[in-house]
Amino acid sequence: MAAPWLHMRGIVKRFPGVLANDDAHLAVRRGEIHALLGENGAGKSTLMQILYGLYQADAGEITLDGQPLTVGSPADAMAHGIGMVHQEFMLVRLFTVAENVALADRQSRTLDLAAVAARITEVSQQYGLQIDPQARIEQLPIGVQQRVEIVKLLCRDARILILDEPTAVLTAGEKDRLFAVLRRLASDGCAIIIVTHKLHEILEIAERVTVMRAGKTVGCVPTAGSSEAALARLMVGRDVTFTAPRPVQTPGPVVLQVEDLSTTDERGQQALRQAGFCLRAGEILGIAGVDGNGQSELAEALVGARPSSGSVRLHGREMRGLDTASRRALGMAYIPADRRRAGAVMELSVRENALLGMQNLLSHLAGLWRDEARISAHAQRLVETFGVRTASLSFPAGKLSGGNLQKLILGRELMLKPQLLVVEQPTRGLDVGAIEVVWQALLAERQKGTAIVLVSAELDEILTLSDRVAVLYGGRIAGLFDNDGSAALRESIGLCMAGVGASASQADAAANQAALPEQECHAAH
Ligand SMILES: Nc1ncnc2c1ncn2[C@@H]1O[C@H](COP(=O)(O)OP(=O)(O)OP(=O)(O)O)[C@@H](O)[C@H]1O
Repeated sequence: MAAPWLHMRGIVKRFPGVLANDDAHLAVRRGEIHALLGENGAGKSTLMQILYGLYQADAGEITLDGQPLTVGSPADAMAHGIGMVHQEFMLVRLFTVAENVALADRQSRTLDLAAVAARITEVSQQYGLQIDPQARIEQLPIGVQQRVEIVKLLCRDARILILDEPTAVLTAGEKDRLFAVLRRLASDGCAIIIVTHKLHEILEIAERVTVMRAGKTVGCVPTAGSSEAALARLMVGRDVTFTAPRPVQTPGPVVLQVEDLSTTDERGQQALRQAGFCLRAGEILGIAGVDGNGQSELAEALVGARPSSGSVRLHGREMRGLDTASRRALGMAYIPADRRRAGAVMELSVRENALLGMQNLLSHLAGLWRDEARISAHAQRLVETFGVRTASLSFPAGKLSGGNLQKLILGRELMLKPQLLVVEQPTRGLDVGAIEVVWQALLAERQKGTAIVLVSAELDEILTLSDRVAVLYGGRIAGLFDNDGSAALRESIGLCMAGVGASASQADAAANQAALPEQECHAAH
């Protein structure tokens, strides 16, 4: 058996009140794709940030090729060929690819953009990355921006690449292209460490997987012969079902009526075109589509976070002209995709974040926010019900692990007892155990009669939870389907997402069909 190329042993890292790494180990071979798996808050990011020099370990050692390695900073890590692609890309959007690569290499102190461009072309041809050095970042799709991040590292001779949740925002096609690149890098002798919660992707791409639980490494196993169930068990210490039964129930009265809803994106381009649908109490409408087809814009227009034209009625009441706070006070709740920027205030504590947005509410929660003891009890109940792992209620939200922050926001919005919940990517970045909890929570909301608009890039999630599915393509509702759970349905949705068979007139017809019969909508006024 080959000796590890990179070896992290007995790593301990303590933050105030949190033991994030507690005797963590990781051994990676040359030419290997190695996955790092663990529950939300298990300590994966911390371990990777230690390897990349962003944090210093309190104890333990790192060796490279058998030699002790001290990584005091990311520059140190890069000097030893260790690079990291973060979940949020670190690119200047107004700069070209070449300018971004040059900017990353501040050590060189020269600005020969022609030489940088030539190097990008060389590296991208070598690994099949297909990047135009002169392209401006803001014009590139997410999948290509990610390739730029990889090229940035390769141009600086990185040989060990850490990728944090690299497929979270990619389409299926982009994911396949990324995996092809990773395989080429590995066969060229690079080592890839991929941090992900997606078990099927681990089985597809990685040779071995190291599993962490509560800061400790609990195992390192080959993926050959393993299964999603086995990995999940190793990770959470119990069996995970991977599904959530959706009980049959008759939807109640119309809660939401949307007509002719249109809006533009940040660049002023039309992003949502004349969307129309109705939604009843106790019904989940899944919004499917390849990322960037108007899903986020639809969610934001519904909750008043984006200017729009057309009509949104909640229980027959027109929402036009009302801001998000007013809509929340009338029974809407919203879980945005971007948790760190739009979903919570990073500098505030878990306790304060548990109350965010409630200042204006006149409901049963009125007065709560002036009563310290009740605030704490409310926050404590949220943390316990939704399994938010936090050192304390006064812990800053910005220091929670990604998954725990998501659980905090989800719990906060559900505890509002909304009549309409608009939720985007509810399980992005969550471990399989947490996904189960979130799915059950959303189905319990449905059972209570909440109407839910569910935007998700995961078709499995949409098909598990939704009663009906609307597919957005080019900003239009290109199809609306009843979820009968059939394989044929999955195929039809897939085709619709790819724009197959969705002409503008068909899309209009689908949008009309998406609305309930006239009299039912009007009856709800
Ligand atoms: N800068 C920090 N200060 C205090 N605590 C921190 C800090 N960074 C991380 N932690 C804590 O360390 C623990 C491990 O977090 P980490 O982000 O490493 O987990 P993770 O396995 O990457 O989780 P996820 O899958 O949710 O991203 C968590 O309890 C987290 O709140």
